[in-house]
Amino acid sequence: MERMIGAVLAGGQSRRFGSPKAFAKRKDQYFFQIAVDALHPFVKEVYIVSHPDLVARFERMVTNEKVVMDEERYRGQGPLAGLYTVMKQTEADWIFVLPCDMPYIQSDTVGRMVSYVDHAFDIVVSTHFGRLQPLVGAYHRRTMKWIEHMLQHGDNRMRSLFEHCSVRYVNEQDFGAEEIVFRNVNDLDEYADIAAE
Ligand SMILES: Nc1nc2c(ncn2[C@@H]2O[C@H](COP(=O)(O)OP(=O)(O)OP(=O)(O)O)[C@@H](O)[C@H]2O)c(=O)[nH]1
Ligand SMILES: [Mg+2]
Repeated sequence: MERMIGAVLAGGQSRRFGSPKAFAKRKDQYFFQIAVDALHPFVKEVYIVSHPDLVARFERMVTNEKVVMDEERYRGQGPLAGLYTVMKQTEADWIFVLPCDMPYIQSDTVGRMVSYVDHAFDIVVSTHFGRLQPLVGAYHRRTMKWIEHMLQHGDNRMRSLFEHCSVRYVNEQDFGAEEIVFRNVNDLDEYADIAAE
C-alpha cells in the first residue's frame, strides 16, 4: 500500500463544550490520545493539527507525534483547513483523519477502514448507520488541489469535496461496528455519562 499517515484534527474552538475537548478524558485517557492510539498501528506517523493557543500544551504532552498548527492563511476555516495543513507538510499519499472528540473510536475500526483504501478512490469514509462521518476516513493527496480551491473560495464543507472526488463509502455491510464507536461529544450534556464512566 502507498504511504499513509494519521492526522488528529484538534483545531476547533470547542465553543459548545466550553474548554478544549481534546483534553477531556474518558477513563483517564485524554480524548486526543484515544484518537492517536487508534491511528498508530496503521500509519507511519501521527500529526496533531491544532490552533496556536493549544500547540504548546500538546507539545508538552506527546513525544511520538508531530504537533502542527493550521496554515495561517486558512486558519478558522474548520477541519478542511487542518487536513490541508497536514497534506502540505507531508509527502504521504494518504492521510487517515480522526477528530479529537470521538472517545469510543478504536483501532479496529480504523484498521477495517484502512482495508478499503484503494488507489481507485480518492476518499474512503464511513457512512455506518446512515450517517456520513467525514472526519473518520482516508484522504488521498490527490484531493489537495480541490481542498485548496475550496478553501480559497471560502467553501469549508467537507461534503462539497466529495462532489469532486471518487469516494468509497464504507458502511455496516462492509464491516460491523457498534454505533457507539462514532459517537462524538459536542457539549457538556453529551459528556456527562462519559465523565461518570
Ligand atoms: N485543525 C482543525 N481542526 C478543527 C477545526 N475546526 C474543527 N476542528 C476539529 O474538527 C472536529 C469536529 O469539530 P467540532 O465538533 O465542530 O468541534 P469544535 O469546532 O472544536 O467545537 P465547536 O466550537 O463547539 O463547534 C474536532 O476534532 C475539532 O477539533 C479547525 O479549524 N482546524
Ligand atoms: Mg465546530
